[in-house]
Amino acid sequence: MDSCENENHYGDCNKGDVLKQIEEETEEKEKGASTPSSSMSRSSSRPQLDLSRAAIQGDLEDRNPTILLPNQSDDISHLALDIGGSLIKLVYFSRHEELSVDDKRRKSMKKRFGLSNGNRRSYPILGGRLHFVKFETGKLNECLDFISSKQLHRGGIDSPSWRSAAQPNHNIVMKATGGGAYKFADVLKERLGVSLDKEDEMHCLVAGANFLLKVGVAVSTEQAIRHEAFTHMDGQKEFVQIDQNDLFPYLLVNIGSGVSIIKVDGEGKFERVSGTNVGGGTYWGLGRLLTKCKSFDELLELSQRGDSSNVDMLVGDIYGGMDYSKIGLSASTIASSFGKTISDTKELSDYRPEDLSLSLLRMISYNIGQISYLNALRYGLKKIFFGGFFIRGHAYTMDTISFAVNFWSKGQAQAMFLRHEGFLGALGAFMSYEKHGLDYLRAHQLVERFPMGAPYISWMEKFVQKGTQITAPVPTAAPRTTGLGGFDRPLSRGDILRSDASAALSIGVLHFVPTLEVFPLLEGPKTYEPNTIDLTDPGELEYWLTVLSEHLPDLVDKAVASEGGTDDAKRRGDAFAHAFSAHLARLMEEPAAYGKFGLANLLELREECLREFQFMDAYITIKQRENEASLAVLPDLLMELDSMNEEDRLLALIEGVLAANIFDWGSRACVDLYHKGTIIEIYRMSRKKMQRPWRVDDFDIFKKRMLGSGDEKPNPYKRALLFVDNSGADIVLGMLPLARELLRRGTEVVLVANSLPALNDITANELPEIVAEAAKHCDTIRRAAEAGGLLVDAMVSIQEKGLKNQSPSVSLMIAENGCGSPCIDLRQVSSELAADAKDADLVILEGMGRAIHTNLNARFKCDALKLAMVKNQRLAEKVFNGKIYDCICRFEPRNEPVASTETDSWDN
Ligand SMILES: Nc1ncnc2c1ncn2[C@@H]1O[C@H](COP(=O)(O)OP(=O)(O)O)[C@@H](O)[C@H]1O
Ligand SMILES: CC(C)(COP(=O)(O)O)[C@@H](O)C(=O)NCCC(=O)O
Ligand SMILES: [Mn+2]
Repeated sequence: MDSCENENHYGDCNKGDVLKQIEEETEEKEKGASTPSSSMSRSSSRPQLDLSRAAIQGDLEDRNPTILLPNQSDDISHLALDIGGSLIKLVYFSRHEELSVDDKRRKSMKKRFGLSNGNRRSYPILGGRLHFVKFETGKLNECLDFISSKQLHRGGIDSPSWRSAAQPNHNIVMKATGGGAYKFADVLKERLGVSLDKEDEMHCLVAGANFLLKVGVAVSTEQAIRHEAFTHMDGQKEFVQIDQNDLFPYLLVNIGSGVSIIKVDGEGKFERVSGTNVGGGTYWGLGRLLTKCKSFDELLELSQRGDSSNVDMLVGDIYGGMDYSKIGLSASTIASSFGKTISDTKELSDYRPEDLSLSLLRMISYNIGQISYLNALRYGLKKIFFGGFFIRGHAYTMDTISFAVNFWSKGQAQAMFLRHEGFLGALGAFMSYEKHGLDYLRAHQLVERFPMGAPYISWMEKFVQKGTQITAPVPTAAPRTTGLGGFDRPLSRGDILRSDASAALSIGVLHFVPTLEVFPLLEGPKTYEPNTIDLTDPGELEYWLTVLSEHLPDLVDKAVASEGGTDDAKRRGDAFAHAFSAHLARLMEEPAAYGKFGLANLLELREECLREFQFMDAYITIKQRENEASLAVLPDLLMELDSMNEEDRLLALIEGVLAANIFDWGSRACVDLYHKGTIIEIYRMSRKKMQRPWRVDDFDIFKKRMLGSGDEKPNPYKRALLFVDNSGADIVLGMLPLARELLRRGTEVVLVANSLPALNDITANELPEIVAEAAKHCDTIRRAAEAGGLLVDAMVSIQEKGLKNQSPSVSLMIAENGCGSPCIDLRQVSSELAADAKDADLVILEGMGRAIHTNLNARFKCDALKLAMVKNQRLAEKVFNGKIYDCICRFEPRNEPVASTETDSWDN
């Protein structure tokens, strides 16, 4: 990895690199201004550093040279604060300073193979990430250390801020809300040199809630980002779909130190209609005095082992054990919170801290629930959203509030909670930066990721951990429900309080990727569901979590080996294993922990987790080895294919794709196979076993569309998008020969590959080398690659040789798909792919991840061919009523019903 891409690039890069990068940034920026396709991400209203006339100042040998940006105004900040009575909440934006994948591809190609991606468009990724971090207000200094260590007040060292620490901080203005924005303004000025631009707290709360609810809405109806709002009753969390046209009015109840109750009628339209001074501060403060607890979490944890009937006076205590049924109160209803403590024979020390904590929690939660209900009633509102850190994702608290709302409203009003509960104000303050550019972003350009806070990466990450209080996020106990928060039901105690660590994990980092688009050929993106398997089925979830967990040791081996097996790599490997296991355990314990989560998300989470621990390409060695071995036999395969008639050849090609899809290092069964022979032996074996009819076998329909029947010769496809899968035989002996056939028939071909590595999948920047190698043995591929601008050197030599008169070839091109996962969510693809899709009339999806786990049910506006080998027994059974190594060839002509001919019995 280029050291400039490290967070700590001030220390790691020499100034030559820094300047070069600045030049590139500036160059990109200038280019961007004239490229219409990137106008979105280059919107002039987005905050951008003005790098023009950037110059290194001072000694050129200096490790951390000061860089002057004469044209940069001083008011860029990507941090907003909400300083409350108890907690400081930070929302900050970090820009990716890394080059776009496309740039990397161009560079690595130029460098390694003397190739160029020709005149392909460049889509610089100008996105970034939105981080959510909190500190205790009493530890303001820690928060200030964090801010200055990450240079957040100056735009952040993650983002391309090149101002040196030596530069004075005058004129830096930062958005802040909450009482602390007033109280601590001087401290911030003194310590960080920043002035606070104070934003109204209620306004911020509402802006934050509206933003989240709108993103959440877009998500549930059309996009893939996890849901925001959910209900919590009887221990069950359920994400709610909110109709964007039916969001307002709603009641927002923010339970911080105190409680604000706001009626929200629209964007910026709201009224604080009520509040109560009995809130989170009351619970924490009184609780601390009563129990001697040292932390909020400790207090909450105590409550779980409490029995409040030792403290509370129940209806039964007053009525001699009887219900007061006439007014609907059972004997176990709390008549008076803390009512039993009036006893003059008992001292505080005679009560169990557990009981006191629970009694206090119930008292406050019920009270807030009730006041909220009354306000909802007063204004005729049905929806009540609860925010604020008092809730702290705690199941029992939410159940109790929900019970109260439900009880008093007789089921008419609904209590809903927000995943970003305590960050509403800070988010709202962040939104109030006039030029944050987020208003241009659409929901499909947001991707939420759940990093663990990789502990070994840099000293800065440790600060992140401090901020989110992540220690060892490994859940300890098996799932249990929280019991009922009812007025009149006995408590079932003992639910697990998740460590703040794992609770913090519920809020991921929001990645803003302006280059993501909805795949234009997708039919009905609003109803599109990428995942085939429903992981909300507990059996499925458990199965797939177990599969991933069992695969882990092997993956760690590969990952460590890919980094040379050094001590550092081993350490990171261990850390990765811990982190990923913790993710799995967390999901096992609470399936909805990360919002709506499908198998595709799970597989992507694994790749993201690897990247978080700096394993950029765990299967690199395997991929290279398999590419070489396959390229060596490619000429023979092409010769064999060329000796066939066109019908046999088409069948052999499809068979070849299916057979070669066996090279999948993500499948346990396949990995076991690889120990039994060489790549070529396994490939031969796999081909030999190919017997039609396949499990899903639409080959004849596809053949008819390709070759016609009788005298009828169909028009060739204009452009085919081939979503390719694995490296090695899969791409070289499977998909490339198929691409060649299409090219021969006059169809333009775009090979669509991953932007980032995932398992042994081929990536877009690895493809040019493979195409170039194949071109050496095949004229069709060579000429098409030249036409597609993939082989610049070759083009020069042709011109030199005077071969210009040859008939023009259709193009072979490469596009990155915008993702780094073995699956693909077609709502979020690269703009490069979206642009290439415009003229395409055939989509070929290959592999289990892209054609089965995801997109098996996807419908397209053009013809689609889905090809895969099913390399998992359970999946084969469940989805296809078949068995492992069955093959799927599903052809779906555009706008026609699915025409699959599934065979009844495989064995005959
Ligand atoms: N780690 C924590 N430390 C202190 N209070 C916490 C913590 N986690 C949750 N809380 C609860 O959250 C409340 C603060 O919520 P918050 O929304 O941040 O409000 P404020 O803006 O008033 O600080 C506290 O009063 C307490 O009840
Ligand atoms: C991750 C995969 C989807 C990749 O398959 P591919 O797309 O390469 O065909 C697949 O390997 C998989 O589902 N593996 C887990 C199942 C198993 O080990 O049986
Ligand atoms: Mn794959």
